[in-house]
Amino acid sequence: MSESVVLRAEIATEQAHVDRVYLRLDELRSQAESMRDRGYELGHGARHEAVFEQASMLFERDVMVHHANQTLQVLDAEHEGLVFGRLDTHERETVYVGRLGIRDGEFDNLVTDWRADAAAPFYQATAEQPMGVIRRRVIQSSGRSVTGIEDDVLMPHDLPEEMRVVGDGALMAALARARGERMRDIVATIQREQDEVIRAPWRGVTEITGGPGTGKTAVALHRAAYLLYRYRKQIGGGGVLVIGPSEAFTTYISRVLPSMGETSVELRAVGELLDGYEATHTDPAPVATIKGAARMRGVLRRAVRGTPPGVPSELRITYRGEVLRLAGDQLERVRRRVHGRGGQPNRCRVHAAEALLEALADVAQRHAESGGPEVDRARLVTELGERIEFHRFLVDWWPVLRPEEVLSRLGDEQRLRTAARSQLTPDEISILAASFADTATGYSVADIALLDELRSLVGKPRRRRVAAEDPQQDPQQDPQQDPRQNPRQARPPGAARSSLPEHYDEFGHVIVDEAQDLSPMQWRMIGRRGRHASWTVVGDPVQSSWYSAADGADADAAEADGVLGSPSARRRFTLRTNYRNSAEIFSLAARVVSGHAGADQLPTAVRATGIDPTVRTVDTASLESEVQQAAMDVLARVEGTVAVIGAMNRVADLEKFMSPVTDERLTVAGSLDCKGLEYDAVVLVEPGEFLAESVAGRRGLYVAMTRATQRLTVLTSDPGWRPE
Ligand SMILES: Nc1ncnc2c1ncn2[C@@H]1O[C@H](COP(=O)(O)OP(=O)(O)OP(=O)(O)O)[C@@H](O)[C@H]1O
Repeated sequence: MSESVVLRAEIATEQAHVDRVYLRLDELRSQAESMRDRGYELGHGARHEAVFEQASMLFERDVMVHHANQTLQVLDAEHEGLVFGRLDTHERETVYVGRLGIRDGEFDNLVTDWRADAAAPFYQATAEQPMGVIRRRVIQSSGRSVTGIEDDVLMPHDLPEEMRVVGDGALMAALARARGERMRDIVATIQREQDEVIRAPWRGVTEITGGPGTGKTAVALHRAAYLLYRYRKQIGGGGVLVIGPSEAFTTYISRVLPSMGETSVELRAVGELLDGYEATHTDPAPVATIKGAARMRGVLRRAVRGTPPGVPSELRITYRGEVLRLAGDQLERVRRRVHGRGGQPNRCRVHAAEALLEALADVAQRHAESGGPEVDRARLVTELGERIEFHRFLVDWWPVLRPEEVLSRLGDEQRLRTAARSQLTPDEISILAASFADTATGYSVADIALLDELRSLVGKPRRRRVAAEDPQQDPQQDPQQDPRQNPRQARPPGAARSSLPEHYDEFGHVIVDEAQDLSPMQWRMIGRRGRHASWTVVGDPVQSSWYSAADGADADAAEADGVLGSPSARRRFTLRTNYRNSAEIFSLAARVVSGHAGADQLPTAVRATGIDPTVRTVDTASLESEVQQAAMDVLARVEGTVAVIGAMNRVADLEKFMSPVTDERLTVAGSLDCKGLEYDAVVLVEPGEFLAESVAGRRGLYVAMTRATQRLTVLTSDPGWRPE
């Protein structure tokens, strides 16, 4: 029989099984729909029953409807490639593997869920350790139609004569496929070393390192789906939070989990972790470095304790004919005393009131000692404490602190200097003050971590009390979430988002991607989201644009350790195969960081295409037309996506250059924006500017080059960047 006849016959066999599965899926869906309808009918019927029966019928309705809806949600998920694998075992058994577990009417397995133990050999069996699997088959589909088959034979000597083998490797076929706007799941081709990480126990901290394209992100997302399948109860109601470097990245990965039927995972960019505030840009490297440093913690703590601008500088109150007065310096002493007791200022207005009243009692006492009327301290405190004028003063003198106000006040260099003490150099103070004073550009990604730190430092006002005390305060509105008070805010609180747990600390499992780029202040923010969580932390120090972490600064590592606990207690995995880049592209990229990375930190690219990267020296004057030309050229050569990437301060130029090209597959990105993403072709503009961009510029260049799956074109006016 010819190869194509065998292939057609095998496809027909698999199609017959896939048809059975979809038929059963449709049956299960209509069963769930009629269960939901019966639930609603029960609810209607309950109206005519006595109260007790009514309650129990309504309860039964809720259970039925809830259960039916849950089932429907799973069955209705995107089921492209519902059945994607088949194992033929030594015991002559056939196991189909898919995105869902489905049984027929007799409770026999039609498909085994990929996360079940019975499916593990699909990922773990090798020729050395076949785990009883003779043939592993990957079934490719489009909608409900089987389109292709790729087989691996693991026990060739046991292959029965009638068992056919077709294809030359599902993995290579998957890797060579054109890339689209969104990442795809890899359930059908997860490799053994990846499977081990996906199925690692849920407790504690799991660290995944590995070079570009080793599947760290893919593995982390499949791990989320696996953990929710195996340990949903243990993970608890808080669920799973996935944190990525940018909104472009979270959008890029957003399809992976839903395509595995998992819709409950919260995906957030690191600049989107604080509801009510949204980052609109990234700071230049020197500014981001200062804002992210652990030293900022002390600076912010002192900023919160500083005297807010515009507070009254004197308290005068008449008590039994005597004028009691607290002057500015006395008031400041009282303020320091209240802060000295610790606690969040927005929760300590009561302490501030007590301390003020005690100070007034001291004044009255001194009057008495110099011939004034005798005082009963307790009575004075009670009586003054009930006076409306005292409360008005208190509200003005101890105002509710809003994170954004405290931060923008640091735009005043003098105030920042006071808060910084010796923790920032004069240069750093000028750089930071200028950045905080610039309210026109909105918040940067680094600002969000500072705002979150401030949020936890100032505390949430006690609502009812505040409403009574503070006439300006809208009792329905959390001041930290009030858009009217937050001129830089880009999105109304919570809009177009599922909500994070209210106290931000209830997630059961937190997955952090591109962790090598997190600053100490960002680690603190992230730590507050997973106080009781287990963790999966994904990163590659060689791709770090946060220079301190990769350069081994101990003070900075301490913040990550504070969140994750001792490094020795973490479960570590290293992935070593680069599935993204062609071997030719990775070979050039690896040379960029050679001497800056350990040999064991660079992965091996498995796919050779025979297409070397193009490196072209161009004139600065003709850069615009060269970039356009190069982009048009690769757009014509690849089926999928193309990115034109430059240093961050080159992006505006590149956007202008590319504005005449309207192809939807084209993106312009900066060195920091392309983290974690991938494109079929990359046009990399002026690599020398990456190197000049920051101390981590070389690593930024390595990241940009390793975004390309098939073609890389480098345009440079200065060949000095080129590695040996
Ligand atoms: N087992 C696999 N089967 C098919 N494709 C895979 C497999 N593993 C990884 N890939 C593909 O390789 C590409 C790179 O994966 P991913 O983005 O997860 O790598 P990464 O290690 O996070 O990369 P980086 O550190 O550069 O961001 C993706 O397109 C992914 O789908």
